[in-house]
Amino acid sequence: MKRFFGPVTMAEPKVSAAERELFGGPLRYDLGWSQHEHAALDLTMLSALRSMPSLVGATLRMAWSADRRGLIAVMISEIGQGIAAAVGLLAVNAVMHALLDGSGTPAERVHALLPALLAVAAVAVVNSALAGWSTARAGRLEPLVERIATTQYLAAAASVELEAIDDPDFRRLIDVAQQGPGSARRMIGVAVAALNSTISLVATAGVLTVLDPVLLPMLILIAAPRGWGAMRVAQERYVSVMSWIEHVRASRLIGNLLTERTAAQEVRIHAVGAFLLSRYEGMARSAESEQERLASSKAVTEWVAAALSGLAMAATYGVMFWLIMSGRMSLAVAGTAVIAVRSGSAGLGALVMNVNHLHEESLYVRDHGRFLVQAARRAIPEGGAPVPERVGRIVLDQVTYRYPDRESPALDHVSLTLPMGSVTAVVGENGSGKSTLMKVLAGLLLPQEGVLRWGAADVEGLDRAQVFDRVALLTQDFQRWPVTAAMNIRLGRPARPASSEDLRPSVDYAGAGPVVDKLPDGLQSLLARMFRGAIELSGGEWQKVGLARTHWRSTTSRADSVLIVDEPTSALDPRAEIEAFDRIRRLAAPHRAVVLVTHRMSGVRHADRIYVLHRGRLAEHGSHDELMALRGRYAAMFDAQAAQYAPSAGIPRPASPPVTDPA
Ligand SMILES: Nc1ncnc2c1ncn2[C@@H]1O[C@H](COP(=O)(O)OP(=O)(O)OP(=O)(O)O)[C@@H](O)[C@H]1O
Repeated sequence: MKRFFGPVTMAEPKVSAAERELFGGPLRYDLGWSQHEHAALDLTMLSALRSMPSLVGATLRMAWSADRRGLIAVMISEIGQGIAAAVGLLAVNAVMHALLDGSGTPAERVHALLPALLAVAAVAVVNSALAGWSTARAGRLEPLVERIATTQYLAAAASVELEAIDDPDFRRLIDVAQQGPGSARRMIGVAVAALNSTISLVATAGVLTVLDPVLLPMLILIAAPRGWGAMRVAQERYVSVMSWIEHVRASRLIGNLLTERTAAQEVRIHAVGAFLLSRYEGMARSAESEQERLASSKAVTEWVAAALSGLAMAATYGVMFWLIMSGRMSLAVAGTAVIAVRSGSAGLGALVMNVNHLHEESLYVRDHGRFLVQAARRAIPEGGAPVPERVGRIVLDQVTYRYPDRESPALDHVSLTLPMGSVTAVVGENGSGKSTLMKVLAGLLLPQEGVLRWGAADVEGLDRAQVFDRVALLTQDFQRWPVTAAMNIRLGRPARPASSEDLRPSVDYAGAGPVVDKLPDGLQSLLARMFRGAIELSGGEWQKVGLARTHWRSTTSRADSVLIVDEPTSALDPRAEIEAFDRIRRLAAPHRAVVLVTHRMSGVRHADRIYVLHRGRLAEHGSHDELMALRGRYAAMFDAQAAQYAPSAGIPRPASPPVTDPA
């Protein structure tokens, strides 16, 4: 009994052998969907009904703003169908009376039957016309709602602070909310179906009550087991999805690794392909066994529901027989009642199913709403004081920044000054906080302690859009946009139109001329391997395009600004690197401060000021000569690199004895 009527519980997620081997256990990372673990247990008719109005309301509001007339048309046609169902039943009742109770010659009876028959036919025609109208308008509404929800989602995701993007909890919410627009779209269809079944049910119930009040509870008795069955199946499916979602994601991840371009070389050389494929198959087999279990469970549940419903139906016919025998119900009314009971029970079953669907979809629409609220809370504020045209310098004063999931700060009370017209270099070992410092300087991360000032103004009070407008950023992993070469450069300042001639100085500046000349359509060539006919550039060639973009951005503004370059030359050959550093230095102008982060010490020696970071703190600062004289960290780093290139160094020798081959 408990198997059918006890609560559907969430089993411990099954972990396949492959999952344990590859991931060290169940994948519990960044799984947005597991947010619903508890919601699954909440999937009861009552809770569904309680939360429904607000969630359906949110979707209908979207539909209202998308296509008011369409929504009204759908409502009218659905209500019309409900009324048509009631009128149809009454017409059927009239037909039954004419057939069974009528007296007179057959010709007279057919004559009496005719108006009712015509009414039944007319109602059927009106009903199908209304259904068609509703389908057409709802079909238009659905993509509109999905588009609005998707646009809301994308706009919100693009407008939040970078800190939110770095926050794993928020990232999870971004993932989950992605399901929202599709669910909102489906919700329109399901809401229309639910409205339809509600109205026709009310109409049928009304007609049944008029025929004989005792038939109404009988109708509920027939439909209840079917409703229970539908709900039970939905619950089981939902709980299964929640239990298995991590497994499914893991196997999808393995599948993707086999097709990804970045993994293609190791997949072949290390024979990772066959290894991962066998794990993928193992995981797929476990998932199939769960599908099989679910299908058998569904079959049994539906069989039990149908049997209970059949019993209730038999009881209803028994009651009707008794009513006819005792003379309390005419044969004509009984005939109509049979039809009404059948359509009513089907309608009630459909309603329960639709409400269930609505509930399932609403879980994802709710996440979408939750994401929009949180994104609005974490959005980069709009407005603020204008950034003065001339600021003279940018100052970082005792700035501390800690990433959301980290204990120790990535930047710890760091102070530095960037005068306009100067070149500042930041060096330090891996993980010392250089990139974080650049993000703070760019206004992407706000200091948690201390201040960042543009001139005399604290950046927190300034219009951030204007701050961003004054920043040019070139990082090692700068965006390789899947568009033409010209657009790749123009996207440095997309609002400004530019012809190929306008972009030529930036191409020449970056030394990208030979790269562009080699392309089949010059600057108009598509740089995206995923499209047919597109070209893929090498890492170093891409860096030249990135440098051209930065030049385009920097030279299209005359206000005081900062140019931030983070490891811009890692993929360049030694000659190109020397030229690139030279070019970057030349970008320092009276209205521009240049900040350079690099591990190549040769690139920093000509900087006006050098800051050395160590574990998030400022360890040393000064000019190259001052820091060399100090004989501290900078001098050690510089000497270590210089020694590698000294003519006497020859080929570097291993510092420790070579590892002996165990074989
Ligand atoms: N998005 C992030 N979320 C959490 N921690 C981060 C994030 N980015 C960086 N960190 C941590 O902050 C510290 C400083 O990292 P940062 O990238 O600023 O160093 P870096 O000096 O630029 O390193 P590298 O020379 O290797 O590029 C590191 O301990 C790193 O693990």
